[in-house]
Amino acid sequence: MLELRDLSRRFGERAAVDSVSLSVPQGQMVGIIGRSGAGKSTLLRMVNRLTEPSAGRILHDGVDVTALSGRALRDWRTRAAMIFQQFNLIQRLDVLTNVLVGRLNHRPGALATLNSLFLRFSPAERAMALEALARFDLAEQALQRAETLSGGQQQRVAIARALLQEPRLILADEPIASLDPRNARVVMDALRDVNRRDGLTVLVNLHHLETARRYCDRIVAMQAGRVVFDGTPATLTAAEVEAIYGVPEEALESEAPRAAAAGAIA
Ligand SMILES: Nc1ncnc2c1ncn2[C@@H]1O[C@H](COP(=O)(O)OP(=O)(O)OP(=O)(O)O)[C@@H](O)[C@H]1O
Repeated sequence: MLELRDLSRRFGERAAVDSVSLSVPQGQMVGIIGRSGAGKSTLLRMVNRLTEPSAGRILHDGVDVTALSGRALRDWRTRAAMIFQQFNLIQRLDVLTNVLVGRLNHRPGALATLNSLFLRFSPAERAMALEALARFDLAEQALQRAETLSGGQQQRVAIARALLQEPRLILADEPIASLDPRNARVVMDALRDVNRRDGLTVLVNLHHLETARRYCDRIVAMQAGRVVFDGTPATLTAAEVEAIYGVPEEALESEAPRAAAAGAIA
């Protein structure tokens, strides 16, 4: 169980996230929706502690995540794997090595540093990475440079890398915002698959309401940092949608997501 209790983050005078409380049972797929600037990314990044909360608490299976530091915080970040809009692959490295990067946090202290410097991995780790790639139909691309793949393929590599962290949660921040509709579907299918088959909790920020409806067990809508709707897709009525976005649903499709070129850590 992931619990957010009165979680807030201020940037100067502005409350990006304002006293959010949520309980997410293990294995739930939650779509977080809302207009640009509503606080979705800030909320997700706080769960991973990439952004520090200004107030409130995050608990996971009773552990106070907000109090973690050092090795314990690194372990938490391994268990709560992030997926980003821009995939964040190392473009000049091959796909297999990119996936293996997900293992680096599993090594103790000095070994981790040494092995990461030389990117050395055991046969068992390589087998695990190949299996993850095969699962997403990417075995044939294992030895290609990441930069040669399409956006949809790169995002599936990022999901495979996340799986090698052996996480309990996947935090996906606009994972399909840079993809065309077909690739978006393939990536959402992959997220749904790790949610269903591996029992991972998935929190996913989505611009596209229909995608949230189709894939998620639960939809949480944010507005000006606060949760204004929390329920199943079936209970998200037209009136709720209009209140969340300020326009009727039919007008939403023209609200294009941020223009995004597929970039990465080069
Ligand atoms: N590092 C920061 N410094 C200052 N303000 C920030 C920072 N990060 C976010 N904000 C502000 O906090 C608010 C919430 O931003 P956030 O990115 O969480 O929203 P969002 O719902 O994810 O939006 P989008 O869909 O555009 O990504 C916005 O007003 C934003 O400008």
